[in-house]
Amino acid sequence: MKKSVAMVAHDRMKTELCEWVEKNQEQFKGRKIVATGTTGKLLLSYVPELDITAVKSGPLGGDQQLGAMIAEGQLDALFFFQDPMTPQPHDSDIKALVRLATVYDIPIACNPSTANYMISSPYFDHPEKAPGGEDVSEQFEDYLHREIS
Ligand SMILES: O=C(CO)COP(=O)(O)O
Repeated sequence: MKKSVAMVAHDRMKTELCEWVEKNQEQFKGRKIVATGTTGKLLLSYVPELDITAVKSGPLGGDQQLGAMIAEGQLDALFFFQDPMTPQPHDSDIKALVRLATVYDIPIACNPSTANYMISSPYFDHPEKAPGGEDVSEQFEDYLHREIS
């Protein structure tokens, strides 16, 4: 069962992400891709036949839009090609996005080699068969029922 994925790239990684998606486009056919604004627009110029929706640009709220979609169970994987050498003005938004992907136990690829592992996995086409990924709210029972004094 193919589902939806999020794609984001920092400026110095955008070309690398676009070339990677172009090279691996077969893996993304029939899948909905939701990307931050600038990444999404550039991706569309490389692979116009893919189903790509661009939300707002990352620093203008796009990372948070993707985070909200993850919290609502609308995205199954996050491909976020990061530039580790350049400070980002919206660092808190980036951390929030990666944190929510962690909370909701969706796979995250922050670099191309992890992205290659992810799309090579049999679970990429069948996330429902992957271990984990259940309703994570059970994991947070203690938190949800904590005592507030
Ligand atoms: O900054 C980003 C993610 O943190 C990416 O946003 P853009 O795709 O709009 O450049």
